[in-house]
Amino acid sequence: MEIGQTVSAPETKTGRLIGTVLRAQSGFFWVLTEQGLLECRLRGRLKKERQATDLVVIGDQVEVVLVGYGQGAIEAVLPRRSQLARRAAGSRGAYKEDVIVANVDQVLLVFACAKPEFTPRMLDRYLVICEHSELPAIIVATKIDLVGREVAESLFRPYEQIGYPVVYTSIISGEGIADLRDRLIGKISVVTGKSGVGKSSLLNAIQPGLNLRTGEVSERLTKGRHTTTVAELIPLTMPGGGYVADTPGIREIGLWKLPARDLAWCFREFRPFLRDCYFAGCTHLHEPDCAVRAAVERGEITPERYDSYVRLMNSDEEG
Ligand SMILES: Nc1nc2c(ncn2[C@@H]2O[C@H](COP(=O)(O)OP(=O)(O)OP(=O)(O)O)[C@@H](O)[C@H]2O)c(=O)[nH]1
Ligand SMILES: [Zn+2]
Repeated sequence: MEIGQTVSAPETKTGRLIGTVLRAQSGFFWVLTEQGLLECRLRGRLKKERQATDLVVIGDQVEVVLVGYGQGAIEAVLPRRSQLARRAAGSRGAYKEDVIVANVDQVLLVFACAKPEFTPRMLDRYLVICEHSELPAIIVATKIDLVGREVAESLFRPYEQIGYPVVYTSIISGEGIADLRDRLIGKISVVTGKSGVGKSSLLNAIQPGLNLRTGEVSERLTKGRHTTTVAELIPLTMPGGGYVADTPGIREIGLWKLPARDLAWCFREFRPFLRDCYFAGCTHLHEPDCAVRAAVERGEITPERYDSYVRLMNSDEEG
């Protein structure tokens, strides 16, 4: 059923509907159900039961009861399959999790081959966030027309070799667009990448009019104020559907400091070696008989990836 279509009053007797939360703002939720898009509020009981920070977020599957024309009340939230969360400083120095999107199926990490220059360090940071959140990552290499396929592949081959899917795209030649479109079908995808890499161009090529306005919105709102970016799921109109999350995505998550054991695990090609270090608590920085460093020496882990690990271990970044 089309979005925006509302429900007629007699159907309010049919009971509960299951829907997907597309937008959450100031206590109102837009829920897409098989009976159309409903504007919903939360039942008071639900507010008491759940933590304030992640009461209901975009991507959540919810049970809704119709309460009027195009209006509903959220009665329950179904268990989440996955989530993308930001770790924020909570009370008494503890961390609390701020869920940004629920039921994320995959994260598209968009990087240009050139203009702006490819930054593997940043890709590695994003991959750590995906691994830590246990979300599948798809690397999207854009603007391959600027450097040619061969150079593009040489930039991203190390990532393919450690098992990440890479989609090579150009909106000029049209390469990779159909492949990417297929990968979005029926899924909730978070799209992230720094300004200018070609996210909007790409999404527009996939579905005309599909645009992430996050950059524009936050820019407009941040002038002298606090950002109140509205996160939103944008439905795909192609057969099979799917959603693209229009959120600050993982750009704003930053990277909290992870203990060595967790960080090393987030570098997926390190995993086969992690039990073979001499010291159980090896940080893989300077201990003798370190299996990770031995793997770097043998060329089984690239020096660049290892360097990213070292930088993240040594960074003081918190929260
Ligand atoms: N040559 C070439 N240029 C591209 C390609 N894709 C995007 N561009 C150009 O790159 C510039 C930035 O593209 P956008 O789609 O606006 O990038 P964005 O990632 O959405 O940027 P923000 O909205 O700032 O986050 C534009 O001038 C595009 O025309 C491509 O495949 N090849
Ligand atoms: Zn080690």
